[in-house]
Amino acid sequence: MTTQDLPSTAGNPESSGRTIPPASVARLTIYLRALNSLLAEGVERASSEELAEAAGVKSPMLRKDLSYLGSYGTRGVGYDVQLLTRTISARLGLTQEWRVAIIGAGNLGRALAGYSGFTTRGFEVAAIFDADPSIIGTEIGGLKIHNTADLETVLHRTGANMVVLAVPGRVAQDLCDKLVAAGITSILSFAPVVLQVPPHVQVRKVDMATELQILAYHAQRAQESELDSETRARKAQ
Ligand SMILES: NC(=O)c1ccc[n+]([C@@H]2O[C@H](COP(=O)([O-])OP(=O)(O)OC[C@H]3O[C@@H](n4cnc5c(N)ncnc54)[C@H](O)[C@@H]3O)[C@@H](O)[C@H]2O)c1
Repeated sequence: MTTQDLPSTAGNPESSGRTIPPASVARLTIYLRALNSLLAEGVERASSEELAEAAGVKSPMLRKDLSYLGSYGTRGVGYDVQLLTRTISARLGLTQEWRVAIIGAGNLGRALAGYSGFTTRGFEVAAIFDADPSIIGTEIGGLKIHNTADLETVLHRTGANMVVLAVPGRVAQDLCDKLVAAGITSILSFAPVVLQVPPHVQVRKVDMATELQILAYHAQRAQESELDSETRARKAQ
């Protein structure tokens, strides 16, 4: 193997406590997915090049990202796939139990409640809420839909410590305030609004429309440069 892995800082408590930049945290989740695939294939060791390729990044970037964890690779030998999987999982907080409450049992909330990928990655859907009397008390995937009027009580009873907001934008801030008051500090919001929260609360916003707009920009740039090169080719004839 031609791997050039990390400088040896293994077990260094300082490096394990370093704050990891958000972009690197996002990539660690991708490495974890790649590592899980390697584990499933029975691969025990992987070079940084192999791992970078599986994750779709360049190997210097992968090595830099992994350096925030300390060192788990050995020059010429590569990474112990199992150890690196455990280390990334631990650093991402995935070795503790996360219990997710979904608020909004509409199209999106129902789809998320039935998504098996949550459980396999350590996130258990613990409760579902809605405000519509016609669906409160009915079940999705074995979970009863609770009334948001009982939000705080049910959150505490079910031990939910993370919330997915799948409600219309107009009610999202009010619900968010109630969640903060109930002690929730991690919120994933699909609502198309900017949520105001105190500094100790983390909000991640998922916005597919924005992602599509970014894709549209890149697609348009690609079309423009194709047109440019066609024009240049015609002029050169
Ligand atoms: N970010 C994305 O990529 C993305 C994609 C799809 C939808 N969305 C957004 O997600 C949200 C849900 O979309 P949907 O298609 O599931 O809508 P939907 O209308 O099917 O479902 C919304 C649900 O929220 C419930 N609700 C309304 N007020 C409530 C309150 N105060 N407390 C609890 N529940 C309440 C409604 O009764 C309904 O069941 C919307 O804000 C939508 O814009 C985002």
